[in-house]
Amino acid sequence: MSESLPSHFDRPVHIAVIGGTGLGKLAGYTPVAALTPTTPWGAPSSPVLILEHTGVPIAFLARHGLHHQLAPHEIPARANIAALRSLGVRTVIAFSAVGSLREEIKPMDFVIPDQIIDRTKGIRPFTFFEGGVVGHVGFADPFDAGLAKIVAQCAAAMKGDGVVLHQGGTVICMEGPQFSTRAESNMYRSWGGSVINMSALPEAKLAREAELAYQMICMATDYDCWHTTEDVDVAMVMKYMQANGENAKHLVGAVLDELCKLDSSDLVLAKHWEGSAQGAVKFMTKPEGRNPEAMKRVEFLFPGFWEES
Ligand SMILES: CSC[C@H]1O[C@H](OP(=O)(O)O)[C@H](O)[C@@H]1O
Ligand SMILES: Nc1ncnc2[nH]cnc12
Repeated sequence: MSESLPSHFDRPVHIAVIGGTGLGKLAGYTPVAALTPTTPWGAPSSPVLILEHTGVPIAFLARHGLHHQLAPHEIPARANIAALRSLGVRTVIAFSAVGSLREEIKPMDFVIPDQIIDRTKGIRPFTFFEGGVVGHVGFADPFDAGLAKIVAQCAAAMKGDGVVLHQGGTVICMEGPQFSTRAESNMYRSWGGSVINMSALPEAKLAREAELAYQMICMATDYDCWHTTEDVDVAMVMKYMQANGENAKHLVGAVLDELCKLDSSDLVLAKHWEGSAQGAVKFMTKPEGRNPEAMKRVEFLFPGFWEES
């Protein structure tokens, strides 16, 4: 279907959804373009589908590729975030299937995390700022509180449809692709982890470097392997994603309804993040230490970046 769509779109797109396991598509929207942007970090995981909703364009990207062919460590997260930013995106709603590390977070419950613990192993490219341009962005609060509030309101309105939401919580982002050992799962619980996945990072870090408002919506699909019930496997994850996929899509849809109404607001345009990464980069590396290639890559994210320095 995407082959028959135009490969260009000439209006800026402010809102994007990154779909995860079991959320490879968003039904109920009008697809108006399928873009294949290129970036200094390569091509994104999938074509970027532009969907229209009440006249507002939304970008959709399948994190693991159109056919779920990319393992968590193979996801071109820099290309994904850079491609979205280059289209005008400033707000990203990211969906993730997660294991629950808490009794009260039951399979099919939703969680809006507000913290992350990084258990990736440093094998994934994780920054835009390297190779001759250094930058250190703040990451104390990895998600966006304003977006989290909107998700919470939408989920509360869907209580009657069986949507259970846990507001706040810590995502453990592990390397994978193998699931955790029981010792690791118990350790993450002792650290205060709420849920576990393999994809919050480096996505969230890169979104911050790109000055995007980023919020992950998690849906629990299992109790990992710490619980007395069955240990997680892929069949279990897919079973729960299928069982509650409609609610997941409705929740994301409700959030998009709200965000579309706010398409030109400071929240959706992420005005509160504007300048934060640029400030973190501009003064770190002295002009004589800057690599022109690295400078060009930063320029892709922030056109005009070097003009007045
Ligand atoms: C299929 S289970 C492990 C897989 O599921 C989650 O994917 P996503 O976050 O993209 O929904 C998890 O992070 C792993 O990549
Ligand atoms: N138990 C688990 N561990 C890591 N990622 C997951 N995604 C879904 N369930 C998971």
